[in-house]
Amino acid sequence: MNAAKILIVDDDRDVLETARMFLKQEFSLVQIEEDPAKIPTLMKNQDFDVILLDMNFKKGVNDGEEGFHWLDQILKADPQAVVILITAYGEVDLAVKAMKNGAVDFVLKPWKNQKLLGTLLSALQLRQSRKEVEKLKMAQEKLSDDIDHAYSDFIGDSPAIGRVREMIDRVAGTDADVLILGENGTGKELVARAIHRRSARRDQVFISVDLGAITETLFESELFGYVKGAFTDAKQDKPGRFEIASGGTIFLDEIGNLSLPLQAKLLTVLQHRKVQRVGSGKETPVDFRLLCATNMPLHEMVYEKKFRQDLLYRINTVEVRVPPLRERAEDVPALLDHFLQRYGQKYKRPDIKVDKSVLAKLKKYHWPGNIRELQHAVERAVILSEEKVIHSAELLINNAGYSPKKDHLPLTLDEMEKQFIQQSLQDHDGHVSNTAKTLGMTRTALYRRMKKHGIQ
Ligand SMILES: Nc1ncnc2c1ncn2[C@@H]1O[C@H](COP(=O)(O)OP(=O)(O)OP(=O)(O)O)[C@@H](O)[C@H]1O
Repeated sequence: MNAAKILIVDDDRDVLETARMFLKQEFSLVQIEEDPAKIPTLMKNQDFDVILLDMNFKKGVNDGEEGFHWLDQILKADPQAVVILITAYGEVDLAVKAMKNGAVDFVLKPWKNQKLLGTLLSALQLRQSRKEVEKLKMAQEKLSDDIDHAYSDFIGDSPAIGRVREMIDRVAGTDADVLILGENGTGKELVARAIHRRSARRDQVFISVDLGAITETLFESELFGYVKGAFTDAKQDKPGRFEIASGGTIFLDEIGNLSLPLQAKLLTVLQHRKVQRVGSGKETPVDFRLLCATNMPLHEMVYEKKFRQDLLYRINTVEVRVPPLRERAEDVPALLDHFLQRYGQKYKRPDIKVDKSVLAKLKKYHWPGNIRELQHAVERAVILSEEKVIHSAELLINNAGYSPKKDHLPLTLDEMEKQFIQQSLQDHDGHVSNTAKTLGMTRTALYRRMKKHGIQ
C-alpha cells in the first residue's frame, strides 16, 4: 500500500465515490469533498500529497474560473502542492492554461482507472522530489546562515576596497551574472555573499560550489542530480546543486579549474537554464543568479585555448576585481584588530595585543596568501603567544610558508622547487608576472606550480 494521502474535490458525488472505491485499494488515505470552499480547512488538517480538483462546480458553468480560483488558493497555501485537474472532454484548452498556472497534470472525465492511477503515481514522484529539494534548500539555508555569520564583516576602508564596495552596490540588485577575480584569500566569496545579501534573492538560498574540489566523474551527479538506479550508488533520487539553488544564487568558485569538456556541459546549462538529472530523460527548468570566481587569468586562458570564450562571455556580464592585500596595506591595521578580537575571544585571551613595531612590518609584507594568510597568522599567534603581547616572530616567521627549523633537513626536489618559487615571489613582492619572467616560465605555468605546492 502506498502511504500517500490523496484529496479529491468534485461536485459529482458518483464520481467521488467511484474514485474513492478504486483508489482506496492503492493509497493509505483517500479523502473526498464536494464543496471546494472546504479545501483550506482540509489542507490545514492534513498534508495531502496530491489534490485532484474539478474545474467547474456550478451547474451549467464550464469556463473553469472556479477551478482556477481554487488552484490559486491551494498553491498560495502550499507552493509545493501537487494539483491534478479534472476536466471534461472539450476543455483541454482550459487544462493547458491550468498547467501554466501551476497544476502538474490533468485527467479527462470519465477516466479509465488505470490511467488515473498512472497519472497519480507520476504526480507523487514529483511531490517527492519537490519535498527533497525543499528539505535540502532548508538545510542549505541554515548552513548558509552559519557561514554568512562568519562572512558578515567586510573590513577595510582603503580606496581599493571602496571601489569593490561600490561595484557590489551597483550590481547587487540587477540579477546580472558577475565574475569575481582575485588572488587566493582576497575575499572573493565574501564579495559573492555580499552581492547575494543585497539582491532581491536575499531570502532565497545561496549555494556555493567549489568546482576545483569536484572530480570529473562527480561533476554531473553533483550539479545536475540523479535518479534512483542511474548508477550503483544511486539508491534514491537526488537533486543537484543547480536545482537546489533555483530561486536563489549559485556561486561557482574556482571556475578556471574546469576542464574543457566540463566547460561545455556547464555552458549548456547556462544557455538553456534547464537541467537533466543523470539517468532521467526529463528536463527541469532552473532559475538562479550566477556568480563565479577564480584566481586564474581567464582572459589569458581563452587566448591559450584553455578556457572557452563563449563560456567567459556568459559569465562575465560584470567583472569585479578584488585587489590583493599588498595593494591595500592601509587595511592591515583594521584587519589585524578584527582578527585579534575574533581569535582573542575564541581562545579566551580577550586582552591580547600586538607589539607596535610589528605593524610596520606587516604593512610591508607582500601577503601572497592575502587576508586568509593574515587571518591564519593571527590565529596561530594568539594560540602560540605565551605573553599578552604578540611579537614579530610569532606573526611573521611561519608566515612565509616555510619553517626555518626544516632548513637543515635534506630537501626533496619538490620541496626545493617550492622554496625557490616562494623565495622568488618574495623577491618580487608577490608580483606573479615578474616572478614568472625571472623563472623563465609563463604566468599560467607558474600559477600551476603555485597551486601544486599550495602557495597562495
Ligand atoms: N575584507 C575582509 N574583511 C574581513 N575578512 C575578510 C575580508 N576579506 C576576506 N576575509 C576573510 O578571509 C578569508 C578568505 O576569504 P574568501 O574565502 O572570501 O577568499 P577567496 O578569495 O574566496 O579565497 P579562495 O580564492 O581561496 O577561494 C575568509 O575567512 C574571509 O572571511
